[in-house]
Amino acid sequence: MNNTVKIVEVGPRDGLQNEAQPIDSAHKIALVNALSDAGLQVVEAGSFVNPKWVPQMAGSEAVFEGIARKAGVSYAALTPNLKGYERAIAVGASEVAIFAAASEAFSQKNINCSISESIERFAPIMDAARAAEIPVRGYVSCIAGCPYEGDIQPAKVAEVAKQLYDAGCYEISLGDTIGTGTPASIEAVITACAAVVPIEKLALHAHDTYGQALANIYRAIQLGVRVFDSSVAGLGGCPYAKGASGNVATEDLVYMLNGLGLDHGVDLHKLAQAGRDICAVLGRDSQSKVARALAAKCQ
Ligand SMILES: CC(C)(COP(=O)([O-])OP(=O)([O-])OC[C@H]1O[C@@H](n2cnc3c(N)ncnc32)[C@H](O)[C@@H]1OP(=O)([O-])[O-])[C@@H](O)C(=O)NCCC(=O)NCCSC(=O)C[C@@](C)(O)CC(=O)[O-]
Repeated sequence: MNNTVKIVEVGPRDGLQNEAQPIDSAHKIALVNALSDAGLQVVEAGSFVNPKWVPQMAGSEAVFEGIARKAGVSYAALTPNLKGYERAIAVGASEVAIFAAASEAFSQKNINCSISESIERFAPIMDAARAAEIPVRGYVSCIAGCPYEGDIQPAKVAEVAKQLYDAGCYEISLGDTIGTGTPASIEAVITACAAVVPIEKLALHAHDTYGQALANIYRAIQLGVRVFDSSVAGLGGCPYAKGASGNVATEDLVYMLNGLGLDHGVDLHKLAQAGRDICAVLGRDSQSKVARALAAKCQ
């Protein structure tokens, strides 16, 4: 059994993209730095989408230019098209992520095109990234339900996951965008995807809207998945999925992995401090139960 888990910290992107209030780049930079200091090896630091669609990510250039880069840490960026890719590479993104969906309606709302058009739109990114040796990660949204279409078949998720993998993505992150998945439905999705993409190339991106994220991750671990996306303090949501809450909190994920004896390289106390700091900036409570329990112990 592989005892090492890779955590992809998405708080500075997936977490902050949905905040109503403006957030200074300095606070975003401090967050990314605190997360890498806590031992996170992959930090999704921003997104190079149309700023009219997601204003909160408009300052991603300044974030990438301002961070103190740590050796061995990959600073990732979300890129919907070649323009976004070029913006990301110009400021030194270590890797990029393209994002498709298993739902036609969500694809239209999120990136203004059909699923098949999105795969075509990603081709120039894949070509440019291949030439520049930039790793590309692929997301599939709505793996366990869509806010517009409802149920999504695992076979549809697997079809899109395979298209992204065949296009050259080194890892496919399966996004339970609205958090409706349960261990049984997530198992069905992972089983379908693992039939067409090697399981070690699959990641789970679990939103915790229905309180199922840790249970779903635990089931995924049992099935052999070793890559999980999470967001410090459980920040976030998705601007195109009304009511979606944040990802599983990184603090809660780390605590569970500690209990399972799985290696991840993250210092829980430094991580919890990073979460407290960004929550103070945002003027909100942490969504992490572990962070709240640790804070209560210190009072
Ligand atoms: C994909 C587009 C760009 C298509 O948007 P569009 O309007 O169809 O694009 P377009 O190519 O027709 O261009 C329209 C204008 O946008 C500009 N433009 C075009 N591209 C860029 C760019 N990269 N950077 C800056 N500007 C850009 C372009 O230059 C032009 O400017 P104008 O001529 O009007 O002045 C748009 O729909 C978009 O930006 N969508 C992003 C939505 C988004 O960020 N959603 C949240 C992230 S996904 C997510 O959270 C889910 C995930 C990944 O976490 C997993 C999960 O939980 O499921």
